[in-house]
Amino acid sequence: MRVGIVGATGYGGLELIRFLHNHKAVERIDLFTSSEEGVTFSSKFGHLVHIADTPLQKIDYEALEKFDVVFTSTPSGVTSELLPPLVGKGPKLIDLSGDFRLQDPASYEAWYGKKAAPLEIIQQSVYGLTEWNAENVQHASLVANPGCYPTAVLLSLLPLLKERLIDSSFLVIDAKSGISGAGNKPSQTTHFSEANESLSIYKTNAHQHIPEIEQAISMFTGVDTTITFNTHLVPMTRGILSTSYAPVMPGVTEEQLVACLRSAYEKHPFVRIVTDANSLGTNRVKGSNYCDILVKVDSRTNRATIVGVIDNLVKGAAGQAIQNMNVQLDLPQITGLDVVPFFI
Ligand SMILES: NC(=O)C1=CN([C@@H]2O[C@H](COP(=O)(O)OP(=O)(O)OC[C@H]3O[C@@H](n4cnc5c(N)ncnc54)[C@H](OP(=O)(O)O)[C@@H]3O)[C@@H](O)[C@H]2O)C=CC1
Ligand SMILES: CC(=O)N[C@@H](CCC(=O)OP(=O)(O)O)C(=O)O
Repeated sequence: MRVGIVGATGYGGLELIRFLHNHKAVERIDLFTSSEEGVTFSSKFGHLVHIADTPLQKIDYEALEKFDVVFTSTPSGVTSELLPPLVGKGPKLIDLSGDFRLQDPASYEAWYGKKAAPLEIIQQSVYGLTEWNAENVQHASLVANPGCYPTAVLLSLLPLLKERLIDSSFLVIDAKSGISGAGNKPSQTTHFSEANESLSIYKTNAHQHIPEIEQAISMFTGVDTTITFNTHLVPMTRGILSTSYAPVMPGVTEEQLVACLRSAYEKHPFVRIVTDANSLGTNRVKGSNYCDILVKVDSRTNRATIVGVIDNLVKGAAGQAIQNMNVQLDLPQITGLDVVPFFI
């Protein structure tokens, strides 16, 4: 099978290469660029000299049409224009950006501040939160891979909301990310000397993942709600940890919440329910496609603390994208993704 990667030089693209290289169904990977046509990939990324000694190619519709699968890992606002002519043309399209996640174009334009993709193409896209939408992903010609924060938040909350075990009307989500979440383009806030030894909040009450999380809660649980969601930058490279707080429904115990999560993810190899907080942390999932989840009830306040942990570049991006490709190809979801976390 031939795979094309647009945005191969970015962090998401590099992680796609790392996993697809070991994928048994992938025979060849072609790498595309908008800015460095002809440059030998390994001259930029020496650690891949043995596998990617090929020139970067110009993005070209006719070339992309011939692939079995095309991954796009580009900034928002790129694929809303690039992909529409390719939808339904042959390759399975898996987009890592936010361009096709929101079903309402006006919402995309409000939160991303960019022009939305055409409505008829948005309507054909399938939201690729694999554990919750595999049946639709299987037949999708365009998969909108979820955002990194929504992956951690949704996987940890959806089972509890679906079973009405927590109160959806008061959801407060406090999330933290490593700096690779911001991509490879340097900026003032991600500059080492400003981010190191500091913890900061950003996009306060205005993060573009708020409508994505609300939309998915409604889609998968039937609950319409608004959330308080805030994001923080942590001076580390990889990882997301989201901590959500919600009142527990009357009479519901911590054991019931744990049992609900275990039952929801019994058959899902990448979700692990953890009961000891000491076993939880971004280093426990680093480099892997796992999402670890912990739930505890504070009996004084009768509120639940629900934690989701992922590697933003793997389960939050490239890993989940390949998991979706596996579903589309009818392969076991772990194909090419069966790796142990780095830990240290
Ligand atoms: N980093 C993360 O943790 C996550 C990122 N995402 C999303 O995935 C996408 C990629 O993220 P990430 O890899 O971190 O971003 P990067 O900034 O690291 O990489 C983006 C790549 O896109 C390419 N690109 C830039 N402009 C254009 C353009 N106009 N047309 C085509 N290609 C372009 C660039 O390569 P070149 O110049 O060679 O074309 C660049 O290497 C983003 O939409 C991001 O929001 C989603 C989940 C998690
Ligand atoms: C640390 C950091 O800056 N993270 C990014 C993650 C963005 C992302 O992946 O968002 P879309 O795919 O929705 O564009 C952010 O918070 O905006």
